Amino acid sequence: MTDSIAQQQMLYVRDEMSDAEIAEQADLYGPLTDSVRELIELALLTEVDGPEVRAAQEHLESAKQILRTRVNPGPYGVRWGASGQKRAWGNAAAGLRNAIAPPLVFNFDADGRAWTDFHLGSAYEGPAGLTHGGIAALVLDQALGSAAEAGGAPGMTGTLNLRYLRPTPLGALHAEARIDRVEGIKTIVTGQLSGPDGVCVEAEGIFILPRWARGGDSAKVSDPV
Ligand SMILES: CCCCCCCCCCCCCCCC(=O)SCCNC(=O)CCNC(=O)[C@H](O)C(C)(C)COP(=O)(O)OP(=O)(O)OC[C@H]1O[C@@H](n2cnc3c(N)ncnc32)[C@H](O)[C@@H]1OP(=O)(O)O
Repeated sequence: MTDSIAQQQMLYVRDEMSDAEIAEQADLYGPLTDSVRELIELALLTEVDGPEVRAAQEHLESAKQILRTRVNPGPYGVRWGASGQKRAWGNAAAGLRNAIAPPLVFNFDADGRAWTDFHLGSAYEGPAGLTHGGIAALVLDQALGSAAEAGGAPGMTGTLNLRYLRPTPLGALHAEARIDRVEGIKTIVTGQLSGPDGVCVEAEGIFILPRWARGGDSAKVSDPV
C-alpha cells in the first residue's frame, strides 16, 4: 500500500461521539458555515464603497484571528459516531462545515436512489447567469455516489460521463440518481440534474470499491450509513 493510500484510509475515522454531541456540533458549526457561505455571495456582489469594504475586511481579519487559535490540520475526513451516524462534513458538495458546498442535502432510499432539491447562487456561475459546467459535474458526482452508497454498494468515482442537454440556470435545481446495476465491486449509476424547464444534464457513472477497501481492511472503514 502506498503512503498516500494509507494516509487516505486514516481519514476514515470512527470516534465515540454520541448523537447528542453531533447535534450540538451541527448547531454550533452549521450557522458559522452558513454565514461564510453568505459572505462569499456578498463579497462577490457587494457594491458598497471603499471605506465600507475596508471596514468589513477588518472585521473578517478579527474573526479569522479568533478561529485560527485552534485548528484541525485538515483535511476533515469522514467520521462515524458511536451510533454509526456519518459526518462527511468536509465534503465539497454536501459538507455541513464546508462553505463552498451548496450544500446538497440528500434524501435516500435503500434501493439505491438519492435525490436533492437545492439552490445555487451567484458563486456557482459559469456562462453569464448560468451554472458552471464543473459545478453541475460536482453535483452529479455526489448524487450518483450517494445513490451507490445508499444502495449498499459504495465506491470511488471511476468513470463519470455527462451529457449537457440544455444550459443549467442558477437558482432552484433538482438532482436525482439511482443504481442501474451492480457488477461485483462496480456500481453503475445514472442520474439527472434538472431546472424549472426540465433536464439539463444527464449522467452515468461507474463507482468502484477501491482495492484497499475490499477484504480484510475494509471492516475498519467501509460501512456505509
Ligand atoms: C470506505 C469505502 C471507500 C469508498 C468510497 C465511498 C465514498 C462514498 C461517498 C459518497 C459520495 C461521494 C461521491 C463523490 C465520489 C468521489 O469524488 S471519488 C473521487 C474521484 N475518484 C477518484 O479519485 C478515483 C481515482 N481512482 C482510483 O482510486 C482507482 O483507479 C479506482 C477507481 C478505485 C480503481 O482502482 P482499483 O481498485 O485498483 O481497481 P482495479 O482493481 O484495478 O479494477 C477493478 C475493476 O474496475 C475497473 N476499473 C478500474 N478503473 C476504472 C475506471 N476508472 N473506470 C471504469 N472501470 C474501472 C477495472 O477494469 C476492473 O474491472 P474488472 O476487470 O474487475 O471487470
